[in-house]
Amino acid sequence: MTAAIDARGLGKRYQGRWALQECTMSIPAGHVVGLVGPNGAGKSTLLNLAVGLLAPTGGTVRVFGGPPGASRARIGFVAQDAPLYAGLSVADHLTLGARLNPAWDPAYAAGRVRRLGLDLRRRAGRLSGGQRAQLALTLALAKRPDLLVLDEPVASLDPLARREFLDDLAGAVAARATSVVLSSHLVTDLERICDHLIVLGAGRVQLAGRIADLLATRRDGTTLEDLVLTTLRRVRPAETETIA
Ligand SMILES: Nc1ncnc2c1ncn2[C@@H]1O[C@H](COP(=O)(O)OP(=O)(O)OP(=O)(O)O)[C@@H](O)[C@H]1O
Repeated sequence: MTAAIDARGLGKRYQGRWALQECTMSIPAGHVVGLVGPNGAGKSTLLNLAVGLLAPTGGTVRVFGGPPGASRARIGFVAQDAPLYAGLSVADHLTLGARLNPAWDPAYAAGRVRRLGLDLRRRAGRLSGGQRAQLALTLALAKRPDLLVLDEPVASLDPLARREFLDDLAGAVAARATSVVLSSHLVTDLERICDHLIVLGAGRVQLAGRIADLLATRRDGTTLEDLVLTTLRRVRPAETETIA
């Protein structure tokens, strides 16, 4: 089966400094992949490369077998800062979503906004951080993409909203076999929804694979959090310093 994202020796350098190096990994279609790593590990860089918003300095990345730009209509991306048009209302964003996305699901978008209690007339610039994130996530989900790429989607959500969002995501995966890559520092959230894990540290892939397989190689009782922490502690101090 064609991978949702396939990276070979992928790297990105900013002003002479590598943010991501030698990243080789394959994200199988129809799975939910958690991306974890300390601040500055290269998670956003990897996600932006995967959706074609950044050009690699080295290596290649392919999405559903082609260049990321060719799959733009099939990708729902929510960047870390949940970018919206500050001067446009919630309703305007839904209208725009419907115009721009061929597979847009208007009933889902309207229903989710209603469920969240977002005022359709309110401008995005007047929403709280969590509400903005919810609107951006609604737009990405209503696009009915084949691949969802979410950069720290739950960071600004309250605990109940976080749980409901993860349930929505699980629903989308179950209903349409959507592939999902989401970065988060909240490993317990990832544990609820992800079946694959990628740990980035110091700009390199430190661990990647199916969570069940990764845990099977550890002693009984090892949690995903144990696995992540053990992996990150092994990242050489010299490399950790370069990301400080
Ligand atoms: N536009 C940029 N110009 C220069 N350096 C950058 C740029 N964007 C990111 N970097 C650097 O690249 C490295 C990786 O950054 P990135 O944002 O990918 O990390 P991250 O894992 O997403 O971090 P966080 O968890 O804090 O969001 C960091 O050292 C960062 O300072």
